[in-house]
Amino acid sequence: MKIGIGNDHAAVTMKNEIKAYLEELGHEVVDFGISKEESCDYPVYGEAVGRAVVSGQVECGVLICGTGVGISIAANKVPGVRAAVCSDTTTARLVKEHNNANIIAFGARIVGIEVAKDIVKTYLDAEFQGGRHEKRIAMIHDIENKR
Ligand SMILES: O=C(CO)[C@H](O)[C@H](O)COP(=O)(O)O
Repeated sequence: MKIGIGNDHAAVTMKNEIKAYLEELGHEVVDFGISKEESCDYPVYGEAVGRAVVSGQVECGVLICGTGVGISIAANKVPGVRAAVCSDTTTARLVKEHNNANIIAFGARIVGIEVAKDIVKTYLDAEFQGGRHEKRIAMIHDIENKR
């Protein structure tokens, strides 16, 4: 798959490790994040990956900041994005199966690298279940159209 990755200064090391892991798994990774640990603003990177996913430049996204929360909130402001923060593999599986999340996020200050790798792998391996979940996702995107 072609995967977009983004991060702020809190997640440079984890981004590099996750990027290498994804490449080991055979994925192509487009890096929209920062490579230096100097302070920066996570909304920039959340938006960049969100737009890349929605435009089809990449098939899905991985976002990492200190908690995973701010960068996913930013991405979720891009219409069409469904970014989900995960700290465990059960959530990582369910956000694909039920929510068809197109971006997975986590916190470099919250989870360790092995858990982060498991989260990403679980998310990528899971499949959207469709069915009753289709309508609910359509309802979420209807909210965007009410703006
Ligand atoms: O987790 C984050 C957003 O949700 C950021 O990584 C965090 O807020 C950055 O904090 P600081 O500027 O103190 O390093």
